[in-house]
Amino acid sequence: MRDTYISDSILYVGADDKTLDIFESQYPIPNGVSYNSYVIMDEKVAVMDTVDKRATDAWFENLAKALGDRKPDYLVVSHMEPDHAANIKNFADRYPETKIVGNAKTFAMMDQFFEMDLTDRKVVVKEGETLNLGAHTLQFFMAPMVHWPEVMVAYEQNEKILFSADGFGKFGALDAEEEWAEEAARYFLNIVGKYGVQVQGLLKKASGLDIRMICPLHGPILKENLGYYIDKYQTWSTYQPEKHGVMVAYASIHGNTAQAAEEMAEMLRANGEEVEVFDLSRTDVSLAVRKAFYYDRLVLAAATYDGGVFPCMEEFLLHLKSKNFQKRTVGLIENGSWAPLAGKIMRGILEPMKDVHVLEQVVTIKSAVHEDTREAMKAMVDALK
Ligand SMILES: Cc1cc2nc3c(=O)[nH]c(=O)nc-3n(C[C@H](O)[C@H](O)[C@H](O)COP(=O)(O)O)c2cc1C
Repeated sequence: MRDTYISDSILYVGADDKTLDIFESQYPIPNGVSYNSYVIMDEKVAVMDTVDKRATDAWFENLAKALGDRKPDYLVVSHMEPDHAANIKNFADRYPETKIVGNAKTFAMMDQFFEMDLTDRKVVVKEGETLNLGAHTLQFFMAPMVHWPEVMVAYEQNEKILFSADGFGKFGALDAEEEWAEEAARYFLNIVGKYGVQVQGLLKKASGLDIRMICPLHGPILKENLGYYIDKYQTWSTYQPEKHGVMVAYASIHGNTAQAAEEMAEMLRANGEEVEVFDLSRTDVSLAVRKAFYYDRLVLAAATYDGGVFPCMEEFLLHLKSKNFQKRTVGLIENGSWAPLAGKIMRGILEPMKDVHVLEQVVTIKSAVHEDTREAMKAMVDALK
């Protein structure tokens, strides 16, 4: 449901994008994405971030409507990622009186993206500093490497609103009828997930503020139950599982490894486990990553391929590695018709990960599932308990 009302003096001017297929050239977004931007109307007028170049016209139109006969005094730049910063130069050209607010790192990066002369137009802010707009005052908190080096969030002291940059963002246009947590998790774990420690630092700063509303740069404005969202961020940024259960993920060429994975899932279910099975050839890797973080245990089943592991499994594991995957138990099933190697290769990628416990026993299939395979899988079900 689209609900963009914030208050009479803080207005939403962002735009939905429902035609982009993959966000950041990587993540499918079946329900689109929103590029959020806000205007604070006071004695001084502040615009909070621009939008992606795909939404330039809609944004300028929304902005003009919100401003009426006023002109913006400030553009606050939370970070320089192009899905929010693409229009800084367009904005600066259109409103030549406006000052641009950022930190020292923001401006260093701005020079890399744009050729423009901001002499006398820069307002450089530091940790904890404020910008008074009249009744409203913005206070800035640095959030380095959440997930770019120059990221900062802004807390509006009067209405107690946190402008959280990409924090608390979600895939999906604003009218997408879907649960917040799933698409917010897929967004967070894939885009920000590597930087759990830095997110923890930001959450610590936020815990000292009385926050009534969160205005992120993607997805819905969060107005109620803020503890729920903050708890989710606490869980995700500390890499804690959300569910006692098993993700079974397989990479199979001709179906025998898939059969083993399905039988393994049935055995686990018969043992009272909650299980979800994913065919990695047909599951987007960003969803697979999200699910791997959701459960506390994984069973990975893969065919050997050209002396290696079937590519979709390797891709999945390398994604997990780059997202700082940790604190899970993993059982391995390998398949190969002459020299099964998939288990060794999967173990080699998984074992260096922090607190990832790979079961010593490996279920080895030589082409097709037989009784001995089932016996070995039964033993693995016990070991996974
Ligand atoms: C292109 C290709 C390359 C393969 N490379 C290997 C290999 O290096 N070592 C091996 O033991 N088996 C190899 N295999 C055989 C498969 O791993 C084996 O048949 C396995 O049972 C396939 O499981 P699946 O039915 O789940 O696809 C290869 C199969 C194909 C099609």
